[in-house]
Amino acid sequence: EATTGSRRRALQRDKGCLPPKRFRTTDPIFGLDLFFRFFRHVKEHTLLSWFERALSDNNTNTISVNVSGSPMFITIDTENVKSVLTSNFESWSIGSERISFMSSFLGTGIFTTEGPAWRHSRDLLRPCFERSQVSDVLVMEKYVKHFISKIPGDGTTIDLEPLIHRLTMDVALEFLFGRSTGESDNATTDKDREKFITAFNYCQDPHNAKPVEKWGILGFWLPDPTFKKSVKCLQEFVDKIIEDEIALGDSKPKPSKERYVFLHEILSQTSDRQRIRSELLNILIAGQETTASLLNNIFFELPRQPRILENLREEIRNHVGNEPPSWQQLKDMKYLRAVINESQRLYPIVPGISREALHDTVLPRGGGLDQSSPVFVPKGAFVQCFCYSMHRIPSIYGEDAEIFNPDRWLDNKSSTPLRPGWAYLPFNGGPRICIGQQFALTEAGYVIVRLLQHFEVFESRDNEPWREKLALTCTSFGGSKVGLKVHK
Ligand code: HEM
Repeated sequence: EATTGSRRRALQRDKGCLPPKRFRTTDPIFGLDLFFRFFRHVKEHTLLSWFERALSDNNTNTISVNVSGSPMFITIDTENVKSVLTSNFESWSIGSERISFMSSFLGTGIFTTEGPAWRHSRDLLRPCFERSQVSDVLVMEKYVKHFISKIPGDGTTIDLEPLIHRLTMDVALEFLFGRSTGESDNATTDKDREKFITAFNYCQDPHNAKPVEKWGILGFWLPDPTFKKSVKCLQEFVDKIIEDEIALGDSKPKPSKERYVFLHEILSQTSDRQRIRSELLNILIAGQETTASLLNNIFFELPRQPRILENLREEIRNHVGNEPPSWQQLKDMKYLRAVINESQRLYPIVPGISREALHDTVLPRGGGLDQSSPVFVPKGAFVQCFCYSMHRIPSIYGEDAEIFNPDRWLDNKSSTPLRPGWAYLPFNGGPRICIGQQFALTEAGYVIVRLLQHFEVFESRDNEPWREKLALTCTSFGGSKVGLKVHK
């Protein structure tokens, strides 16, 4: 019977594995110094650029880091990323840490399961995102109008971020649960929705949890009553929606067009309340938090870029004038799409996709001095596919990769079109690719167009550079502080 050690050596020999470059730590065994540096960068909102430097300073696309005695790999090599996320998908888990952390407030749903349970959740959700559903953009108009009505039109400085959260929450509630907010929704009040957003913000960011704020690193191991209260608030919010839906039963007016509503579908499939609650929480978070983070980044950047803003306005004038855009018109607006792409390139909402090896396996590249040999990955080790750096590779995006320039996405005859393939991964790739991608892009486009149609002046009121606010998603730490005017 071969020992683990001998089996590992045989695997490495057979595949020709060599070690990648190592991130140097002063404590060679546990890498404790790394832990403290990590914590400092979290606090300073500079974690992403620190990781990026770890790769660039070592002139490598794959690096191994010693985390409490076991190796973790950070890679921006597209062959490795493709292998982890698709061709060798079965060898990787979304990770025990992610499962236990996210389950602690979202329960068991599409984000926290694998294998048959995950497939089942995905199958149940898929019909929500068919073209006929996603193309129904007018569903959004009422909520976008409300969003715009809350913005002062006289140039007063405002941070759009909280309003954006409310907007994406309302849209997600209507789209996924068929809950038209306002007079016809008895289940959740404005206040409930605000409380839900606050509670979720607390849960998703353990680095800012009260005990950590007070006690530093030690706080991770202390009880946190605010966390418990916040989880209860999230659960009560969806429970109210479920109870209301059940109570309404058949007496509820049917929507004019037959739509696939996730809430109705899951209620017809199971009576397991725990499961319904968790699936709803998972998809509600997926549906509102991500698009809010994207819009926050775009509204941070756009007003700093007068030329880009003017190009976008021109495209809007040419395609839709002052009318609400249709789904097809949004698709035809290439510059709008380029702006969204460029925001997701420089400020990816999910800057790293982390996976844990289910058994001993290999990454196809990154080992040895020339980085061309496979890399051995022991069972339980983590790999971080680091989109933030991948999206800045000069050989793919050009020497101006650090600059916000939507033109790079436009096919024009004089230059080679940008086709980054696996080096551009805002929505992940492979079997767990984001299921809400089209919906998110449509919603973001619709909101941008409606905002620019309404306000003639759009100015930044913030001199700070973009800094990360990193939790489940990543967005501008400073929000989007702007001044808008209806007329010039
Ligand atoms: C700009 C907006 C969005 C971005 C950047 C984004 C990005 C992503 C990424 C990177 C993943 C993969 C995460 C991983 O496996 O580690 C993912 C998964 C997912 N996304 Fe999105 N997403 C966005 C919007 C949405 C929306 C609006 C919805 C639903 C309404 C949604 C639903 C989901 C779901 C259900 C999954 C899990 C898929 C699975 O594991 O099978 N996303 N998203």
